Amino acid sequence: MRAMQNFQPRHFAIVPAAGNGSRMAASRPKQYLPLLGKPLIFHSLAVLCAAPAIDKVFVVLSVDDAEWRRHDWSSLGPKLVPLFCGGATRADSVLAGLRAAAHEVEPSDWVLVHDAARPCLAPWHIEKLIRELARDEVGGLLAVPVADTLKRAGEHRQVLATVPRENLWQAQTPQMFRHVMLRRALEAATHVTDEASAIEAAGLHPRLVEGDATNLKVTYPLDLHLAEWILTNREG
Ligand SMILES: Nc1ccn([C@@H]2O[C@H](COP(=O)(O)OP(=O)(O)OP(=O)(O)O)[C@@H](O)[C@H]2O)c(=O)n1
Ligand SMILES: C[C@](O)(CO)[C@H](O)COP(=O)(O)O
Repeated sequence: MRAMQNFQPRHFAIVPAAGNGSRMAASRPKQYLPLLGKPLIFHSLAVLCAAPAIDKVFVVLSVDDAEWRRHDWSSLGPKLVPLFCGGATRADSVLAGLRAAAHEVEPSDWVLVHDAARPCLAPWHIEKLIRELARDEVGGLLAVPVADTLKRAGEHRQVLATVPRENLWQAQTPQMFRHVMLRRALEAATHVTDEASAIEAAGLHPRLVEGDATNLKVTYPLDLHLAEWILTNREG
């Protein structure tokens, strides 16, 4: 427990990295695929560990992860904490990470959950998220407004309807919530694919913080090439 005079909420990162990347169909989980000479996960871990606002970075690995130890993470410094406690789903992994980190994190501290599969996270994404949510009672997430015309498909891939895109956003990560609020929401939630959905299911309204398309999730093989291009051509 911290002394009352220091009672400013801190920021921690939780990086779920216990998936097996089935849609990538590669020979190993996508978080370990090579990207510019490093494991894919290295890139976002480096940005999170270098962020002055973030105290620690908890990486949630699968219980039987054999690959983490084969790489050298020492350049990322002492903020990095691997936790071998991943679960069957992304939500299970995040919840396991929140529980494992609970001895270091105060209930009102902020937790930024970031997919290991989003290697193009930039310092300005983190800074904007933290700045815009600093006084928010609920928290929120990076997201981008939907740019394309949207179609709802039927069973045989025929268009059933054009869905109005006004007010539709694509969720990204990091998603930032208070530790206690997120833990309770995930404990109560079923079948959620992101933290914000769990918070919504609790009746709350996370704030959308506009990010950009460079913070893509590597899901299919083409995404790996896009990520490489983004990291190679990024300025600053
Ligand atoms: N049981 C799981 C499943 C997913 N993740 C993590 O959640 C993030 C986003 O999930 P996704 O892109 O769906 O990754 P995978 O589950 O690995 O991929 P796929 O769905 O194609 O199998 C990834 O960083 C992944 O490692 C996790 O920690 N634990
Ligand atoms: C959290 C997330 O990245 C938001 O876009 C996404 O929901 C997780 O990926 P998944 O493929 O749905 O597991």
